[in-house]
Amino acid sequence: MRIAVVQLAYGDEESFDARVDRVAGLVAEQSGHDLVVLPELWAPTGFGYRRWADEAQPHDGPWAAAMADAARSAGVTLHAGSFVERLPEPGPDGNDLANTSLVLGADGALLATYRKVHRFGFGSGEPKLMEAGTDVVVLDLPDGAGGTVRTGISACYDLRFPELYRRQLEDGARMFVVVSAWPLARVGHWSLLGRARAVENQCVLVGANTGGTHARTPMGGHSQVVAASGQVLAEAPHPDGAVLSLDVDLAATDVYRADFPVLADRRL
Ligand SMILES: O=C(O)CCC(=O)C(=O)O
Repeated sequence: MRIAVVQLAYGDEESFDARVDRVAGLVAEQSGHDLVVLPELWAPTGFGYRRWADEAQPHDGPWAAAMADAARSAGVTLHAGSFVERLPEPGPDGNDLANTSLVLGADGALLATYRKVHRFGFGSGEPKLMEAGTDVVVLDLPDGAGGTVRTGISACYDLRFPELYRRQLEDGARMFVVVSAWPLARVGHWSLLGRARAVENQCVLVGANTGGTHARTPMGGHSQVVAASGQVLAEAPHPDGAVLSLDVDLAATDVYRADFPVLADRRL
């Protein structure tokens, strides 16, 4: 499966619309891949909390339409990262925003919606402004060889909660896609936890992080693709913009699970 991980670097000077245009162009350049992955909240910014309400959009708004067009024109399955969704009505916490990821097919059709379950901010930012997602999302993505790969979807702070990934595994996941705006200050945790989630669940992990500095917060970069064995197949060596492009041997996951069958020894 040919995968492109777009590590997007941005600052505060670029407008929302300019960034959407830039990213649509970057997706178009990834034609020929089976899956293209963008980071978390790349248009409204991961840490620019004050912008979120103004830049929120409905589930089927212009951001979603631009990403569907980008997937269709590149002919790729696109995990479009996430955006600030304006919910039709406030949820149980009284908020009407969510951190929402969309996965789009190569024909632009919506394949999956994931609302971030674990909100980051310790009382400010996401938990103050957003509703928490409640659904574990696992879906079959085309593998580029006529088959599919069962894939679990998550975002950033979720990576600290291994039980989410175990649930995805129990739902048949062989691959995890994690989109992030993870800061440079703790980027070591991002690398370590991504590898741990891959190893403990014997799944490929595709992690797209953010680069650059916005809202006075340097982002960590170091996007990575990790094999089910824990081998790092590709890693952006810095927090700048980068595209990781690689072929991932999905059959290697089955071989590894058969050769080293630890998952069979779980005691539930
Ligand atoms: O857990 C962390 O250290 C960072 C998480 C984060 O930045 C996020 O979820 O947006």
